[in-house]
Amino acid sequence: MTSRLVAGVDSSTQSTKVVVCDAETGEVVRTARASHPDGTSVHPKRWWEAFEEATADGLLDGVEAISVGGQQHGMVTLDEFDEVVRDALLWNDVRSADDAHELVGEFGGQQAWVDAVDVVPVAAFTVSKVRWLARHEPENAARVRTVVLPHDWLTGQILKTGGGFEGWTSDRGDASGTGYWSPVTGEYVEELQNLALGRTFEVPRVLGPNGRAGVTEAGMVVAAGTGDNMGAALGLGLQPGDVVVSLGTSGTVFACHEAVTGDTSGQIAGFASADGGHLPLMCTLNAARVLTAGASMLGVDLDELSRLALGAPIGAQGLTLLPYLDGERTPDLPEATGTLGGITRANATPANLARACVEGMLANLVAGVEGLKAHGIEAKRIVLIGGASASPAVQAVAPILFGVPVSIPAAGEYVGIGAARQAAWALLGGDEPPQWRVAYEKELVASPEDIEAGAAVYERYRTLQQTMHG
Ligand SMILES: Nc1ncnc2c1ncn2[C@@H]1O[C@H](COP(=O)(O)OP(=O)(O)O)[C@@H](O)[C@H]1O
Ligand SMILES: O=C(CO)[C@@H](O)[C@H](O)COP(=O)(O)O
Repeated sequence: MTSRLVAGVDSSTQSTKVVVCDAETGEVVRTARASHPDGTSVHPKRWWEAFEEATADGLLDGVEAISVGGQQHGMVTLDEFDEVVRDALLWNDVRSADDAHELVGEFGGQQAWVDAVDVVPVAAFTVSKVRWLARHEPENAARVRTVVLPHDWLTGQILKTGGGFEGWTSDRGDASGTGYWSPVTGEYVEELQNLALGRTFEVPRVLGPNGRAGVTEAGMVVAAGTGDNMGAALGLGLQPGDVVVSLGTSGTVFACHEAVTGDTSGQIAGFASADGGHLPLMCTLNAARVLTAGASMLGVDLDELSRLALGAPIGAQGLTLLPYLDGERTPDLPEATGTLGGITRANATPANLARACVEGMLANLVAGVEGLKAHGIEAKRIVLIGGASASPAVQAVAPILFGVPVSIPAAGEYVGIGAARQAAWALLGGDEPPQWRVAYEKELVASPEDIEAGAAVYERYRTLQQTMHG
């Protein structure tokens, strides 16, 4: 019997990846990728070009359904003809930091935001970017009819190109990252849209977890799609007690949860998941690129950085990196820069610097796991994904710093796989997505002594953070 094929797209910060899977089993049949330009603002057509490049040469032949997982929060502004008004501002663009702070105050503070949408906006969120546009580019703002997210725009583009476009759509997961959609009521909060732009604007229709955005003229079902982290959660088939740490351009820490978290500190964003539940999440601006920056400082490649880091002891002989190289989102320090603390003549070695990069990047995310635990979310094991999870040094340090077993799934693009699973759900129907098996490649466990030493590393990181940023 020939298998039915579905495709999942991961349009993330640095690249587009497409996976084609067997709809019943999830077995990956083919994959492709294409790069995005660097920068924190980009014209959406660059994502479309990357999608076309990745799907050239018949990658989608025989595919019956497709779904797009995309980088969260990016503001795509459209005029009355659905033309893009200006380059999209991406999640990692911090120019809207002051706008976020103003919005928090104007709406009555953190508690009021959490009550309305279960997030406290920072620069990353769409709502803050819309306010920035209103303040800084009033002519562009006046032309805006609709605001959509990267995955919404790509989903619409697939349908506009293939025939079958019936209006802009989104899903619960990605909509919850706008800052003007409530995961509690399942509705947009018009008051917050008004507050951001000074008037209301059109927003995509939010589809249910197995909803269809449309069907192309060739008969391909286009599923709702979702945010990239929500896609990964769907691709990994998480169990209670699993906390995901993703090391891509962003560092994220998240878990599936049944209820809203209501975190007024702003550390844990109360996002929705792609399957109808919730996905409390902490996000940092600095993850895989901390290692690239470290490698470039040392004049080595990523493999050598890893080898060097593995040659240094736990704690890098007292060298501590606060890795706020691109500013930081959590904690909310958009203007921050990195700090290398505790440097002495004795510890100033390439190996210690490499180790401090790995430890600093991971310590920043340990804070997220602690934040989830404070909301009653268990962390029995860490599921480590994203580009930098391939680094042997990261794999060695992670169980030491997180202090619980770390599982590495078999090499794969889990955002794309999750999107493909959502496509299969939209194709096959049913109350639940099809059961796909996830193969785990490694279970990494540290000794109690190493975990104790790791806790001391985290404490030193916290002390340096307090010293530098209060
Ligand atoms: N072996 C490795 N060691 C360290 N970093 C790596 C390794 N392989 C890939 N990366 C990094 O992973 C990042 C890409 O990860 P990815 O999860 O695809 O990011 P994104 O989804 O944000 O586009 C790049 O910054 C790349 O340098
Ligand atoms: O803003 C967030 C999460 O809230 C980021 O996680 C983006 O969704 C980008 O993801 P990557 O490109 O790093 O995967």
